[in-house]
Amino acid sequence: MRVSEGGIELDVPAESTEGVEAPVFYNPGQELNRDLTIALLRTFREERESRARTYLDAMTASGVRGIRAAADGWEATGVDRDERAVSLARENASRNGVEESFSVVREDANAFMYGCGRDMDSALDVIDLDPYGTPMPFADAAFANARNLVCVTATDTAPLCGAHLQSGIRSYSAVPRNTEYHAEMGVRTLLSALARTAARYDVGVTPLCTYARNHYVRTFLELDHRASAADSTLDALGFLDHCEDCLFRTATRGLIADPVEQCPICGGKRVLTAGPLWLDSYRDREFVRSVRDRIPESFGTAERARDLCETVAGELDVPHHYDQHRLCKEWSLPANAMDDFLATLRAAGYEATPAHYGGTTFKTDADVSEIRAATADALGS
Ligand SMILES: C[S@@+](CC[C@H](N)C(=O)[O-])C[C@H]1O[C@@H](n2cnc3c(N)ncnc32)[C@H](O)[C@@H]1O
Repeated sequence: MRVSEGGIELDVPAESTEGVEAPVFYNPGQELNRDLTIALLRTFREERESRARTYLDAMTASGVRGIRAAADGWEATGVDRDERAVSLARENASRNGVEESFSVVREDANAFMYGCGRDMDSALDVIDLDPYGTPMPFADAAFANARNLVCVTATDTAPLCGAHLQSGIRSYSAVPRNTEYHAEMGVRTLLSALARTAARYDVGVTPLCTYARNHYVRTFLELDHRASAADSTLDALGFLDHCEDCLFRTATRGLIADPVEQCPICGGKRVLTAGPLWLDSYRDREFVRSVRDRIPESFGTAERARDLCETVAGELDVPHHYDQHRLCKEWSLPANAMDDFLATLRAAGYEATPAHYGGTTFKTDADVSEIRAATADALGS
């Protein structure tokens, strides 16, 4: 079956659009992820590191990411351990006339990354990890061998957000907790684990852009190869305490947990502690706006991708969010329009912005009792 996206044409298995397992993976639903990646790579090279030229699509499948990167001026390599994927990726490279700038290798991704890392002539400026499920089995090799940027997709959202607790603990060496801000819990669990992995190689990370959508988390981490940068990165870690009774939550920096035993708002004892989590910002506001400005109209997801960038860039830097409907249910009050709800909070002197996790999600510097006091009249109590 022939598909086109981002100006390239690909042959992909027909099963890809039929919701059944295909011999080679291609998910049309990830086009937004790939559109954003191409715009972000462009922005990175133009604004952050003009010397960046090589891009490793470490799990290439149909070759779609590597081919799109090659068509956009990168010296790209696609790796896959599956023979059928390698053949298809090569055919797709020829179809798009990028065989010179996109080579495809059949190898285990970790073996390939360590092989390149030992050969300074073929250093990897950008490494993109897009495996099935957790990316953690590939994170060490990526941080040990990437020069400028590591891009990561994680699709194991149930372990990441604490819904599958033991699996989350095993994969991420952290304790995620199942809250109503589950996608953000996943974002902060993933970033924490990646930052701690990078630190083992004396590499500090700065998240340039991170978002959660459609059952996956995506992040782009700029690297700083200094032990002091790794130390500073670890300062971003800490713990979140969350009251299951009144939905109060609070964040504490540091690598040693000091769990809150009793909720300071309602006195409840059902307080969950999650961590270590990434508590700093998960994006560079101005960088994300630059990415938005580089999404061409021709990209299939241009409008959605720009909207996502706008919301992610505009979010308040608070390490959790609220869901207006969840709060209203808790308070047995009817929900009003989000714009009005946020305006009421702002009028009461708090900061409040929409969050990208869903139409009823928002971030604010007010705590849960302050949100209730500020909005109760407007909600009709
Ligand atoms: C989710 S797909 C990649 C999708 C692709 N990046 C895209 O955007 O369409 C995962 C791919 O990783 C490959 N893979 C899984 N484990 C691998 C490993 N250890 N080394 C190399 N490739 C691997 C699989 O064969 C599969 O083709």
